[in-house]
Amino acid sequence: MIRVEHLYKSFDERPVLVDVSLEIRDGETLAIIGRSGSGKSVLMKHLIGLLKPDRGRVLVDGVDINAISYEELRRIRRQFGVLFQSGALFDSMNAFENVAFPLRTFTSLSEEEIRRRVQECLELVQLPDVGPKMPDELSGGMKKRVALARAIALEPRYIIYDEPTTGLDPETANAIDELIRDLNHRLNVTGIMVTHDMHSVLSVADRVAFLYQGRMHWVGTIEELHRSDDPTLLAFVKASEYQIGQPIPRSA
Ligand SMILES: Nc1ncnc2c1ncn2[C@@H]1O[C@H](COP(=O)(O)OP(=O)(O)OP(=O)(O)O)[C@@H](O)[C@H]1O
Repeated sequence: MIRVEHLYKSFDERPVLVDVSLEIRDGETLAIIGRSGSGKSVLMKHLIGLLKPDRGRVLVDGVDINAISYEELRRIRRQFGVLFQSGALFDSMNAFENVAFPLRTFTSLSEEEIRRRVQECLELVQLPDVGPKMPDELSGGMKKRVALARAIALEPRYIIYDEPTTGLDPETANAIDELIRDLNHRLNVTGIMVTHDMHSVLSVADRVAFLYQGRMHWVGTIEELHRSDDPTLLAFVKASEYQIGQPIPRSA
């Protein structure tokens, strides 16, 4: 479980996160939503210790990640798989080597064990045959899948999805949502998704955390979101071309 307690963060004296508290429960998929610049990425970076809070704490399984040594932080970070927004595959490595990279960096697995694990991960993302392909031979959706295979290679307990559907066509975005949902259940991981995409949120998340102007404005389940009459939340959701109770098809 991850607990964020009264987090404050400013850049150049400009407050970006103000008294943010949040609980991310084991096994759930939580979507962090909010307008551009509302602090979603800054909050996400605090979860893995890439940013330090000015005040407040981030507890991962009860451990305050800002009160431990770098070695201990590295051990905790190993429990996180991150799917970065850009996909961020290494262009000079084929798909197999991309997925093998964290295994080579963080484990002492033999070549045969690495081969088996990479194949397993590529099968989990439904791309069993792309190992030899270079990133520039893959479509946007396939790159996301390979990046996802790399994110799960070390069998993380937590997976962070940073804008997983941004830049994808609607059909591919739906396929990625479906894959994320499937993986979260099959691997029994805790998912944290940072997104503006309400379609993704509704099809993947169990709960939603809405950041507004750096504050945690609303947290609740999808069902509670459907029933909410919070005007600020509704305005955000409406601007996302989704009407409560009436999902409209994704448009390009
Ligand atoms: N390292 C940094 N130094 C200075 N300002 C920063 C830094 N990182 C983020 N900010 C500022 O913090 C604010 C929140 O940024 P953040 O990236 O968290 O927004 P976001 O909600 O993720 O937006 P988007 O949906 O556009 O990605 C922005 O105004 C941004 O310019």
